[in-house]
Amino acid sequence: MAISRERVLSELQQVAIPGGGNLISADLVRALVIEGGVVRFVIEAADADAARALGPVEADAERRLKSLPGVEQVQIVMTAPAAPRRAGAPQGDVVARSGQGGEAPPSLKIGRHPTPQAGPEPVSGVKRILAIGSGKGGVGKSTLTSNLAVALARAGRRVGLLDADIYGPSQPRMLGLTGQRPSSDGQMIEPLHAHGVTVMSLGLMMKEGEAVVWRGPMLMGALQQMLNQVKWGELDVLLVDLPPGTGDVQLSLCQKAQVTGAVIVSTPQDVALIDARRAIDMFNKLKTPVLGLVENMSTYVCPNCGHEAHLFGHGGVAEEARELGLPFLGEIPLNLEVRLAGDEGVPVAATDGPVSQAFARLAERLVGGGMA
Ligand SMILES: Nc1ncnc2c1ncn2[C@@H]1O[C@H](COP(=O)(O)OP(=O)(O)OP(=O)(O)O)[C@@H](O)[C@H]1O
Repeated sequence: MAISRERVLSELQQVAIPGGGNLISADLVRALVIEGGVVRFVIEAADADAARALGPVEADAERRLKSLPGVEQVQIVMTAPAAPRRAGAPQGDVVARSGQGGEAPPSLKIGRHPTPQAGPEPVSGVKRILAIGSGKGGVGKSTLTSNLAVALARAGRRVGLLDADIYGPSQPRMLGLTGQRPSSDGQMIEPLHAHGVTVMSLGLMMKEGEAVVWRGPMLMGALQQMLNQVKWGELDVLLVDLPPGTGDVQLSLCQKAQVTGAVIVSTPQDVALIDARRAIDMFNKLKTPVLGLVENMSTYVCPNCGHEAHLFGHGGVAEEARELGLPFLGEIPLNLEVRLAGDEGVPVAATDGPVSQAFARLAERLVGGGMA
């Protein structure tokens, strides 16, 4: 017989946490889902240190739940918000700090409790959803997403890009959409279009410079709205630019949408690779197939003398992919043009040149493999 939610919650009440109390009394459990014999939930720690201290607690919770009759599998994901929580933020609500000037965002209220649904659902009109993730911040995941989207559009695919990097939505800037607002009739959002790509970003629903502090359920609701209340139209592929790391957005996306698979971006440094491994592990736990790895900031070619240097090492991601038995999808060089183009709002993939070709090859690889 399937285990009840009450039984799971009462067992979690027995799991003591450092400093006193238990997982439930300290309100650390989010997104508890029980499907047959599988129990899944998130432990939301206050910050990275707290998450580390909760390691043994996670193990204790897993051990206890696994010993209960009717429980076959326990999947726990530990998350710590990338942005600090603001003191006094109301529970379960979105807190937006005002930016400077700018037009008011569209009327649709973004960020609300999710509506219940049985499991991951397709997004109407969208054939494939690719999650673009990274273990570590700053490895160029957003840059890769915008350029890949443009390269896929240039290859004739119908492409959408959802910027779900709520802690630092950068797609509006990278795609030259800063200051533009999607319109909404209060029910549905009309997305924007740039370089042949249909674009929606939480950044476009907020004033520039606003910072948001979200909690798990609100985040899930906002993501659900972005997937289902945006007029995406008919798309061959929707790329989702995730925040770095392993947190609520990743979990919400995989629980709410039928994600075709995840592409993991890493630089070749060991430290980035260790984090990339964590991200892969999380997608495995969430049963989202990892389609492959991409190495960003690979080779540096000096624009003056043509000398090749490997500032962050080279080939580490391909090697890692081999070790993990995952496809290596390609490498993107470290090139000043990539950054300048991103800052100017015209992704380098929209131009012609060797770096643009690197993105075109990556796009070709995905299309050829039936992934886009
Ligand atoms: N291949 C590249 N060559 C040169 N600069 C790059 C390259 N890839 C990314 N960058 C630059 O590195 C910086 C970080 O990139 P980006 O914002 O895409 O990273 P991210 O992984 O999405 O970061 P975040 O953790 O903030 O989401 C940006 O200034 C970007 O222009």
